[in-house]
Amino acid sequence: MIILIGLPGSGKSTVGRLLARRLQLPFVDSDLAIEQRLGCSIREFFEREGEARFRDVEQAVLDELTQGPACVLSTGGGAVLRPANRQCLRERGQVFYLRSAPEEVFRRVQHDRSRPLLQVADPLQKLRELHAQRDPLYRETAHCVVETGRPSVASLVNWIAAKLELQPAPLNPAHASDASH
Ligand SMILES: Nc1ncnc2c1ncn2[C@@H]1O[C@H](COP(=O)(O)OP(=O)(O)O)[C@@H](O)[C@H]1O
Ligand SMILES: O=C(O)C1=C[C@@H](OP(=O)(O)O)[C@@H](O)[C@H](O)C1
Repeated sequence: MIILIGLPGSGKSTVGRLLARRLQLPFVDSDLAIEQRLGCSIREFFEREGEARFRDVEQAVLDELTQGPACVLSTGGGAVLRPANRQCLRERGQVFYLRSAPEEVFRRVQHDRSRPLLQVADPLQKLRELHAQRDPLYRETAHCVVETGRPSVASLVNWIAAKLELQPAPLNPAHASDASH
């Protein structure tokens, strides 16, 4: 199981879809699986039921998906918030953290209205806060940190595929290694 984590807009679904095609594995987007379970959009559910209820559903879905058939799994940006999720992702998959500066992510998602946490007066400030809070959690969960600043999506896919070819077994479980391009 290949698992991608990172801030909203870090490229988890875009890179994940192409990586899955390259590796001839199914692609699974946990946000879509959650929406299927909810029967409505994540944004609607957030507004109606609040974040804590969303996190309960997210935890249950991640627990199931990570025990399912091998795939490339793209997670939601907040998947690392709960310790139980961090443990389950790290133990059950090879986890890549797509690291992006908040400013880059902001450029990519500023017109996207589907991300509930970013529908605030100052989304860039919100992304900076999310990055400060979550970067240590992403690093703790990941086996490998991938810098996504300059490279194209295609070169990120090539790079991850090459890394997996070199280390097909679980990547060094003790320490996340940094990769810079
Ligand atoms: N490395 C990259 N370079 C440039 N644009 C990117 C890159 N990765 C993702 N994008 C763009 O950023 C936007 C958000 O990517 P997405 O895959 O939806 O992120 P996530 O799944 O992590 O929320 C998309 O429009 C995507 O095409
Ligand atoms: O960062 C977050 O807490 C969230 C990110 C979203 O996923 P993306 O990272 O795919 O936007 C989605 O799971 C939900 O809106 C919460």
